[in-house]
Amino acid sequence: MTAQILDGKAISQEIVSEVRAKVDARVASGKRAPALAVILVGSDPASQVYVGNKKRQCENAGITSFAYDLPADTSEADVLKLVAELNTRDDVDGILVQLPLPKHIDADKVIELIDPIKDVDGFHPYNIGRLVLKMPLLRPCTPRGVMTLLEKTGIDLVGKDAVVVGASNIVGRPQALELLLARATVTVCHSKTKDLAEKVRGADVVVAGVGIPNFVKGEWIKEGAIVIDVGINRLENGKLCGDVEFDVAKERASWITPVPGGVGLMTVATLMQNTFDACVNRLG
Ligand SMILES: Nc1nc(=O)c2c([nH]1)NC[C@@H]1CN(c3ccc(C(=O)N[C@@H](CCC(=O)O)C(=O)O)cc3)C=[N+]21
Ligand SMILES: [Mg+2]
Repeated sequence: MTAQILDGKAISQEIVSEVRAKVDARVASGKRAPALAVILVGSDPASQVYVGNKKRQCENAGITSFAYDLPADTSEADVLKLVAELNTRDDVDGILVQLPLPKHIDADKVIELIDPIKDVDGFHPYNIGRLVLKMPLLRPCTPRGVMTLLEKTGIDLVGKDAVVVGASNIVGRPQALELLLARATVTVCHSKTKDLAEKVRGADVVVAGVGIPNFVKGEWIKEGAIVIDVGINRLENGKLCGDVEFDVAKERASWITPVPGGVGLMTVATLMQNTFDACVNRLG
């Protein structure tokens, strides 16, 4: 079987257009547009690309963006002070602190200071707790984006065996919770998992988010499985590749996400949805 492509480019554009229509209706009714504050500390090249994509999609969605580009040696205290100020500002609906932060800043401390109602990344323990308890408020963008990609493509997850490879706070764990919410049967694998190949071989749905190029071998993929690749790895030749051995996997899967053009674009589109939702949650 040769897989069909899960088209993150087309579906992310559709999502941003839907947000745009809602923003336009909101503004037409006399309310202000949603507003997102994006904090970037330092000049990591990958972070600059991602933040650039976020600002561009804000423009497409009609969302106001406030950029805080801070030098790499900004103190933790100054970042905390900025977050505290943005928490109190009525003209800011969403606060995003781009990760990774420089080592001298405790990211958990920064995330925990963000007002949960403005936590458009969905990383605050309050929002993760809501997701655990099946009553999500703001949901982490990458896992929510994966669910949207599947929904919009018409793929039903009820009763499917899903294997998540990677157990990070921003991808694997919340992805497992999202899949469980969609009533899949979920296995979360990590660096100490025994017989990873066997676990993946049994999966109807595989989500890979480990950050190692070609970590999931194509021959592990069950015939007809759905393969979601969250990895974005830059090779020495400058090309991007995912965590899944795409060329082999695509000959076995029924559906597969490309890198680039897959989940990464959905992450940014979902941030627009979350910012709109945060605005409505705060102001109606
Ligand atoms: N607080 C925080 N929230 C995040 O959501 C967050 C973060 N920190 N740190 C890093 C990861 C990664 N991430 C991506 C965003 C856009 C693309 C994206 O646009 N990808 C394009 C290509 C990008 C390129 O050309 O490099 C694609 O896959 O087609 C990918 C990955 C957001 N993240
Ligand atoms: Mg991608």
